[in-house]
Amino acid sequence: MDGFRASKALFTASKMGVFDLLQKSPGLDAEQVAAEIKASVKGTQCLLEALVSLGLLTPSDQCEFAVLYKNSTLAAQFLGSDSPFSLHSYILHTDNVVWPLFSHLENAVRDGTNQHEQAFGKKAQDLFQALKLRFMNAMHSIAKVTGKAVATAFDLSTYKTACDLGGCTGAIAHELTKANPQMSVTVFDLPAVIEMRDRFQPQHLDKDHRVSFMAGDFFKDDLPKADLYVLARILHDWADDKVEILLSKIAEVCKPGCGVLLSEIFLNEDRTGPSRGLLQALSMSPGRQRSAQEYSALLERHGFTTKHIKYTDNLLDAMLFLKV
Ligand SMILES: C[S@@+](CC[C@H](N)C(=O)[O-])C[C@H]1O[C@@H](n2cnc3c(N)ncnc32)[C@H](O)[C@@H]1O
Repeated sequence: MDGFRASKALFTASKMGVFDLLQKSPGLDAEQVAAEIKASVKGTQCLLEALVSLGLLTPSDQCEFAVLYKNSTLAAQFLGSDSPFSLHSYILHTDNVVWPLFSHLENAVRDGTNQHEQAFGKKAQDLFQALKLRFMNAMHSIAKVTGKAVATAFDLSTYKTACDLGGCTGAIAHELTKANPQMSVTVFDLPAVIEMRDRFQPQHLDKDHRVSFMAGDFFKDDLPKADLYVLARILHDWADDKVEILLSKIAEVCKPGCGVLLSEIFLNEDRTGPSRGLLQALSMSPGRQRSAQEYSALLERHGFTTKHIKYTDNLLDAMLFLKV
């Protein structure tokens, strides 16, 4: 029961700028924090104490009159908007979009469909259009946290060209080029996403321009030629007929020896976990969550063999397939 209170306390502190404030000015007391975030002292005090109990703030009692607060190591790494692996944008997305959807969970379970229209008065696709930049920021923050684990899960040194299908801001593409000096990556995504890409490009990381972008629809348009196709957080979102279309298109352009790098949360084969995959399924997208064996069966129907599986211990796992 406390899980939802803990989540909301974290979202609220992020939204009100508590972690950013304590990153900039560590060692403030509740009154000082309250003044900076423009909130009541009582409310701020309760929030700060709850965050300490969650391991997100560290109290220091060096001052004899009041407790002084600073970010814990965990918060410093993940919760400031400028933290190295900032999840700030993902937290805002979860609070603004996922939370309202989950407040309609009973209907979602009854109907087996997502509840975007009930929660926002808009279809999922229209909501994505309206919140495009926020959605991209959310995807980018997760991809930054997990991208290195995905890009380095396997030896990809034989692949010179890759195409990241639905590669969004290019965060995983940059990790792939960092880990593979021989590789160039084309990020293929919808025009509305590609036109916003400049906001996310780390210029210092791509001096030799090995990451490029192409706008298109992976269900309708020709796919760019590549030795390796990346599908990260794509297949779980789509109904089976769409997954079949996409995999057929990839199989068509892949020559023998070409690879597919798939990255998703892999369910245990007996579907008992991990809970982050099973809870994500409750969003009721048209797709579904699968185990590694289920992904193998899916790709094998399209002429791929399973080369490696890696449970990364990060947010996303990875599999490498080869076209035979
Ligand atoms: C869940 S996000 C995953 C982003 C990225 N692969 C990652 O793991 O960080 C799904 C991506 O697929 C893109 N997408 C959805 N439909 C698409 C289509 N028909 N053609 C190309 N890209 C599409 C979305 O714009 C979005 O960037």
